[in-house]
Amino acid sequence: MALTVRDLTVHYGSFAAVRDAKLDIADGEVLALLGPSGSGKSTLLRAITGLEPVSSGSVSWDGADLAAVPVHKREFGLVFQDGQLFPHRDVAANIAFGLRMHGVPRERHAARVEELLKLVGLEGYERRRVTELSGGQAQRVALARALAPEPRLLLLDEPLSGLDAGLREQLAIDLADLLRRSKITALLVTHDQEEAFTLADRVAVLDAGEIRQEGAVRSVWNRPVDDTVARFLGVTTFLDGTAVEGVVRTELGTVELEVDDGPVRLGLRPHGLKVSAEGVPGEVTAAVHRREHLRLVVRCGESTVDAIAPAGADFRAGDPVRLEPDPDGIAVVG
Ligand SMILES: Nc1ncnc2c1ncn2[C@@H]1O[C@H](COP(=O)(O)OP(=O)(O)OP(=O)(O)O)[C@@H](O)[C@H]1O
Repeated sequence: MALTVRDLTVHYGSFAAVRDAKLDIADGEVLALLGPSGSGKSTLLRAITGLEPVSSGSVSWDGADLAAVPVHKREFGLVFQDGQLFPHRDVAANIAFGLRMHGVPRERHAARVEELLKLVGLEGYERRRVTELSGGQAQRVALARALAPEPRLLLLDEPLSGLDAGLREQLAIDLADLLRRSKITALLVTHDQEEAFTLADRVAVLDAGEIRQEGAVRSVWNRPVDDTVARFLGVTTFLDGTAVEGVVRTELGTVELEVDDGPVRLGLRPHGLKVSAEGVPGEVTAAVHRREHLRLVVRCGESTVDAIAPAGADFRAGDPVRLEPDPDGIAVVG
């Protein structure tokens, strides 16, 4: 295991911002720390870098305890939300800064800077002033600077959250590609599920200072351990049902899922219920147009549920509607 975190607790005064955290990151793996605002993600990342003193527990690399190793000797690269570039230096000087700090001879700087700019898609930007870069370009430079000394672990704290939505999506895809190509071991902090799922192999979900669940991206997405984690992962409706030979019966219809026979708790994301002529009847209470579909709130008997209809559909409050479960939007909780 490359990075191992055990029983890590961090206090601010008497308040435990992180409690008994346990994490493992294998060589070449990307782990996302996912959690709501204030859940302790940045604190845990800072404790791993050595920037935040720990109250108890350990951080090790390849089995060697890092407690006595200062921040700049951990060979970790850091990228923060706002990049924190040096404004009075050009792009090349910003990237070369990391090389100087690690004693790379000056004559090798230009070639390495060129190689890194190519890697982050900014060829030819060497002499550009960093104050003349867009937000996305500045984050690419920050990434190149962090990668310059070939860190053994790259730590990214909300690297895309300062960018607007479209750019953010594109940069997430580019970054995922870059991380895979360079086979770097990385820890990413984000509160954005999409970003975690685009970038990471595994996720750890943090809530109120505790890691609630950790595992492969898909398994956490499909099998959240409890309602809190499920809600954080986009589940809006919970539905209890009974499974018999892979078919789950609920009051909103039946759905095929790979589960053991017996009682089962389903967590439905909005697209877990869709409009269908054969479905369970209900009444639309609200309809909101989204880019790819029409989002509905529907009263079905005693429950109010979220559902979706195709983008071209025309539903208004008061309209009758029929809904059917869609396994793609359904998680098994617990
Ligand atoms: N320097 C500090 N002194 C006291 N309390 C702090 C300090 N830094 C963070 N906290 C508190 O510790 C908790 C965890 O904060 P942290 O920044 O780690 O959360 P986060 O999950 O990264 O949140 P966000 O997504 O909003 O950045 C919060 O309740 C926060 O108010």
